[in-house]
Amino acid sequence: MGRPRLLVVSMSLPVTAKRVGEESWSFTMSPGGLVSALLGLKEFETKWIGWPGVDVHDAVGKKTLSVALAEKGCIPVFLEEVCDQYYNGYCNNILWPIFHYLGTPPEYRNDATITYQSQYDAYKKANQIFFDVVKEHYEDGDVVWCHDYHVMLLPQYLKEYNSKMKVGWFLHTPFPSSEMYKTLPSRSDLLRSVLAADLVGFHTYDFARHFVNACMCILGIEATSEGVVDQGKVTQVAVFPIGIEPERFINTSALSEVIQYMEKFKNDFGGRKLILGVDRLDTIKGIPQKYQAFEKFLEENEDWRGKVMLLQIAVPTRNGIGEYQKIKDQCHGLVGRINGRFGSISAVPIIHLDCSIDFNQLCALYAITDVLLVTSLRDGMNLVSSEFVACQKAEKGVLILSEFAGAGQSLGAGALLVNPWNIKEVSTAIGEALNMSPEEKERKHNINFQYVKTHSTQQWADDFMNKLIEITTNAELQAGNVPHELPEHDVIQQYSKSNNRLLVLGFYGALTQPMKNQERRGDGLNLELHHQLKERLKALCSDPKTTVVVLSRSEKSVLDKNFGEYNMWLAAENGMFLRHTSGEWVTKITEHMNLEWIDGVKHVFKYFTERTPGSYFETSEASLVWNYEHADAEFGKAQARDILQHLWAGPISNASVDVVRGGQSVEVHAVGLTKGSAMERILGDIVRNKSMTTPIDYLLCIGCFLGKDEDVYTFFEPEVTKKTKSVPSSGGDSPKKVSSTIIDLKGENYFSVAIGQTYTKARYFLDSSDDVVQLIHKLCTNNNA
Ligand SMILES: O=P(O)(O)OC[C@H]1O[C@H](O[C@H]2O[C@H](CO)[C@@H](O)[C@H](O)[C@H]2O)[C@H](O)[C@@H](O)[C@@H]1O
Ligand SMILES: O=c1ccn([C@@H]2O[C@H](COP(=O)(O)OP(=O)(O)O)[C@@H](O)[C@H]2O)c(=O)[nH]1
Repeated sequence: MGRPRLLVVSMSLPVTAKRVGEESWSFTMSPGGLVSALLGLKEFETKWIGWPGVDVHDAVGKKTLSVALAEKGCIPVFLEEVCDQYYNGYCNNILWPIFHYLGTPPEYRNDATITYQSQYDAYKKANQIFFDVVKEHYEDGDVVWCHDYHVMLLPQYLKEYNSKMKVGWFLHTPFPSSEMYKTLPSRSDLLRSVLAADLVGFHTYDFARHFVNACMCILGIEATSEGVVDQGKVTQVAVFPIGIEPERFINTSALSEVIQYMEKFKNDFGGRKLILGVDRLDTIKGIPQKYQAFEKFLEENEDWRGKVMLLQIAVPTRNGIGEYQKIKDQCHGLVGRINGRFGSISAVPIIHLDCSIDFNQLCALYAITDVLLVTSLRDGMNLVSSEFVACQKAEKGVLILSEFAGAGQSLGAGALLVNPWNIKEVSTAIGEALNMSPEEKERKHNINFQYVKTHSTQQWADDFMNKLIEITTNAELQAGNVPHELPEHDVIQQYSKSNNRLLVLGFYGALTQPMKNQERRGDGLNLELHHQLKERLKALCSDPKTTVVVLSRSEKSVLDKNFGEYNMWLAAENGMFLRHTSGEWVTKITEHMNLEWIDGVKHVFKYFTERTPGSYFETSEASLVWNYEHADAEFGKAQARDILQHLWAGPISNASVDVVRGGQSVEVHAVGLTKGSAMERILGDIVRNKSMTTPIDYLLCIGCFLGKDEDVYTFFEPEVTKKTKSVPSSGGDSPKKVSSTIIDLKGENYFSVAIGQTYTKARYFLDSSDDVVQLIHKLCTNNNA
């Protein structure tokens, strides 16, 4: 199968257009890492959809520009009157500062003419315009890859239009901690829209974790190992650290023109050591902090004065925003002061250039640089550091890298990591870098060079695209598996025909009073058997051909109370304890299962229960659950978030546990405590105890289970059971092979049923426990008829 066509959608096109005549246009490359990165996408047939960097109001202009861009594989999005409020306003003055931990700029608090709402409206409108363009160019099978915070509403618009579209969203900036993100007024809309995508990607695990946390805290939805589940829809969240196109830099820095530049620059700099900075002149790049650190270094290292210089390429960006004007003035002021203090007639210590530079010159500078100084206060990745590493020549330079850049995680091992806010620390790092031995420089460089060479943009794009295609293909397969209405007739007929039936029943939601009628007991869920079930269950369990197991998260006493009188198996705490109602409880907790974390977790749950009216927690021997379904929803969510933070920081930081964030609950349990894994543990006991001589030839599994527990449905899938099943022997941990004849399911005699869920691994669904009651009734009566 060929690769799908790729529609890349980003705010800016890789080229910025300039009108040079009624019908003619010139183009320059747009600045910034996103453009550099995506230019490396060579393996895909790609169309790039974005803003051409210029407002065009006339039809002739739009047409001629579209034609000129088409030759470059680009499709323009004309934003016209919304552009300023959208790009300068909402994107770069609200989202950008919040995503980079700068918070909302003060003008939103002080100036009544700047309104958040009008800028958000422009953001919505602009996303709608992007959507219209994608819609116009989309062909079946295309992958739509949305980039960055400018198009957070686009995934939802696309999926609402065509749910089959393969949609990915990647964020090039940091995603902040939920504490910062939640200050954003439109926080929920944006999250929900992004979750419409099939795959959401970030540069680092921190950003991905923050995003998942924000979804849990703000939307109150469940996180699983795969990603985030919202109303049954799974959005995968994954980490894809971006790279550069190393060959482009390596090859360019070997060009004779570049070598000439290198000689020229060295000559110009008069033998002084070169510290280089290459950044857009952005508030987040920490350029003033860089200057202050360099000033401190010169202050404290008299010997180095006149022997070292700092060249800062400050690429102009976002000139329409006040904060960017201010930072420019601030930098100019600092440079003036420092040059005044430490300059001489022949040389100044800092050269600050408000311009972008030609690519060959950039590579030449990277190649002769002694120290690259990156002091970003926050940065999604920072490609400049990788580019520097790729261009380094004979005398290896040293990378000083902010720990707040995503690159810190990838290149930290070969860099001097610094906190850019700590001027003294950066100044010391400058000294360390300048005095570093050639061997140490070489060692550090080799580590980073190896990384940069093997983690290319192409690799990054391949990884993202492969994952997206895998997810969407699986989703298509899964789509054929959406649960059907239970074929009651078949369920009953197969039941009558069979000789050795196993019924695995959940308790909560499946055998309890229907949830809508449930009365609050104050201290927890009303785990009370459905009133109409009692007689029917008795009849069901008394049939010698039928084995009934209630497999529940509930503790032993709850199952004893509700089911003690029936002839059945009880598997409490998700199979940690098992008993036939005629016998004693047997523990399935193995000796090596460490449960020392329980008390600490209980302590945290108790604390929050006392402070969250309406919440409660349940403790059992290998799991605890804190539930806030009867508490104030917003407050409950906030408390759940705090609980998680406390737990991770303390009682479970080193424990072998799974944490499950349910819709309105937080559950902590020993690793592997799912209903599917429980079946592994208990099936052998049940089979042996009953001395079954004929294989189980009918299986009905009904539950209202958490996502993680749905593995019990797949456990019994006939495809699986065709093979020999491994069932633990009664006494120990070592699996004993049990003949495949123990379970003989062919497909028509296996029914997995989810209650009230249409996104499930079960084959069928029923609406409520009332339906379960009816079904059990029919099974008994038809069987006896
Ligand atoms: O187009 P501008 O508004 O001038 O901004 C330029 C780009 O800046 C941001 O780049 C980010 O992407 C880089 C590559 O992933 C990453 O290394 C860097 O840390 C980020 O800041 C922004 O996210 C892009 O949308 C802009 O185009
Ligand atoms: O005059 C210049 C100097 C540099 N760059 C490029 O701008 C990008 C900056 O990317 P980075 O990830 O470091 O930060 P961003 O600007 O995207 O926040 C790098 O690829 C640089 O090569 C540029 O476009 N023009």
